[in-house]
Amino acid sequence: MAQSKEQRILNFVLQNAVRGDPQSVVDTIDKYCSQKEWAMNVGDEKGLILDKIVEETKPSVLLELGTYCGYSAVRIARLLQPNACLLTIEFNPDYAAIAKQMIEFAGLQEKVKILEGPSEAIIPQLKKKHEVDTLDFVFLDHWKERYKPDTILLLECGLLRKGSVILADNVIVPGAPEFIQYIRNNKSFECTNYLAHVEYMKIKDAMEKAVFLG
Ligand SMILES: Cc1ncnc2c1ncn2[C@@H]1O[C@H](/C=C/CNC(=O)c2cc(-c3ccc(F)cc3)cc(O)c2O)[C@@H](O)[C@H]1O
Ligand SMILES: [Mg+2]
Repeated sequence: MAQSKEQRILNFVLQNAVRGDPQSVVDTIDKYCSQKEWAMNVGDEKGLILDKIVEETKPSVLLELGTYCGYSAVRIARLLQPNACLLTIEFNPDYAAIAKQMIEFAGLQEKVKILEGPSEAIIPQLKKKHEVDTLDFVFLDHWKERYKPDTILLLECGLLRKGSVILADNVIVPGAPEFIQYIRNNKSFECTNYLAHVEYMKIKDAMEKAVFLG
């Protein structure tokens, strides 16, 4: 059975990164995906914007939608306080298996929990099944047309509190126009746009931060 691109990325990390060193895992994925095979990780340029917003938010309970190979889960979790926890939702079992190994190699399995399944099914379970009260930080990086419905679902499930931060990747390319229209016209959110480029490319992209005002 031919190896998938995602398996090749994981193998490159297992062979070239330093076990237990999240920064080396992040740098090794960026090296592979900028020099050998492009992949839809948030990447180094947008990753620095993600880092800054996570550091200034100082979150304890975080949610990511769209784990993929685990690049942003490792990137986020490497910055978290000891008792902080990142829940990350992924519905593709092959990607979830790769991300699990990526996160374990980075030594971050105590801080990251992969929840397998579609976001619309898992979000309503977060309070009762995963003991979440409210979320301090949400990173949207899954199918772009799901950004708006899943944000509304988070609100309906009472998972956002005054000051909760939502950060969305790719609001220019591939784009999330319905989400942007919704969030920028919703007075309960204060939005900020961060211009950057598509990971490993020269094409313009941006991230949008939306702070819930309660
Ligand atoms: C409802 C539901 N529930 C659970 N998991 C879900 C889910 N919906 C999707 N997933 C999961 O999340 C990831 C999907 C990510 C989608 N991301 C992108 O499409 C993407 C594309 C580009 C891109 C840019 C320029 C190009 F020319 C081509 C592509 C860049 C990016 O940064 C992207 O994020 C993937 O792991 C998928 O299984
Ligand atoms: Mg993305």
